[in-house]
Amino acid sequence: MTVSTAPLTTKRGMPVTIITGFLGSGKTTLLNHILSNNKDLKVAVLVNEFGDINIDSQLLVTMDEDMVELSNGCICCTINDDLVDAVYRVMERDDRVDYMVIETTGVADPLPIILTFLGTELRDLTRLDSIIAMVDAETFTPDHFESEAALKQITYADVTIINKVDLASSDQVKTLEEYLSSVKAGARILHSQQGQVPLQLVLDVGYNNPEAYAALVQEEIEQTAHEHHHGHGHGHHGHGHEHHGHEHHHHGHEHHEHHHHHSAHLENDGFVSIAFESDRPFHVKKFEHFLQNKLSKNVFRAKGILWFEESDLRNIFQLSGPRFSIDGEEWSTPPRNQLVFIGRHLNGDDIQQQLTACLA
Ligand SMILES: Nc1nc2c(ncn2[C@@H]2O[C@H](COP(=O)(O)OP(=O)(O)OP(=O)(O)O)[C@@H](O)[C@H]2O)c(=O)[nH]1
Repeated sequence: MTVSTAPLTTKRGMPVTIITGFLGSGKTTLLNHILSNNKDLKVAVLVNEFGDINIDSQLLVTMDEDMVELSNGCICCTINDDLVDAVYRVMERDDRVDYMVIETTGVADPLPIILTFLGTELRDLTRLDSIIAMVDAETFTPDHFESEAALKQITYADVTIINKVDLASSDQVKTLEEYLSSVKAGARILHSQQGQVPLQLVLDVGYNNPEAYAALVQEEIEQTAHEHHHGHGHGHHGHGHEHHGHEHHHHGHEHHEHHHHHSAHLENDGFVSIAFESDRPFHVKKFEHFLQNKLSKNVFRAKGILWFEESDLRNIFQLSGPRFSIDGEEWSTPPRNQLVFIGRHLNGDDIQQQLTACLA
């Protein structure tokens, strides 16, 4: 591929950090910590989210919206195309960018993402610095939520951060640490609360060892060559991808034609994401009642921006495992409701109906 634009040339070899970790483990929190403390480093972030609405990008502290790129692929499979495009968009910018941080979805297998960096044209443009896995000290157990993705995340991590240490006993943390070391010999483990780790321990550390993926990368290169040969390759200018329409249900088992390296059965590990949006406010009492009495126990994770008839505030809603919080701040956009619910065996119609019934 010929690359002629100046920014691409100057950004060649851009360091990239990938943040993985299960649903609600604290990836966005860590990203916000990075963005608040990056000092002179100009960091571009790339957010890949599981669901039809981008909540995460709206919860980032960065004032510089230009620095946020989104890729909404169906995680492990189609992410490859979207990811390459999004990286190109960052590289082609006129602004200075020193570093790229990618937040993956909580149900993503990091391997296809890693291989996209090591085994496609991105290999010549970027330098994969490290893969960070966030682990929730309170909820993570060795059955890793019966999620293969959760196991892969800790297996491929160059650095594992045991986050939310405030919610776990020191014994629990110790047991978790032993477990992590048993999965991955020589694992580098950090502890944190609210993702607060010294940035020099996680950025530009050079931990990723491409040699470890050599055989897989070779396969990826052969696959990519094969795709190019058959005309499915992607250049980086103005080619449209088919994005999913704005469906409310995002079924976890949708199957895509893909050649990339990942275990097909993994998909989303059975997790589905249900989105809800409305230009009408909720009735606060009705919403509370819904949360306490109606919400399916199968919802593992929920997040969103809430608009209550009774409040002038933009309420940030977070539910992760057993706990939830609602925190008010000022609106900077016209108010509206945006929510996602993630779990296994969720009935989207039920959730939609229950939420519609909460509208004022
Ligand atoms: N008590 C406590 N809560 C935390 C800590 N770190 C993050 N949280 C909370 O955990 C919830 C989930 O954090 P996020 O950073 O959104 O998690 P995530 O990994 O990006 O979640 P997904 O969007 O599901 O991928 C939020 O309510 C955070 O405020 C911590 O150290 N202690």
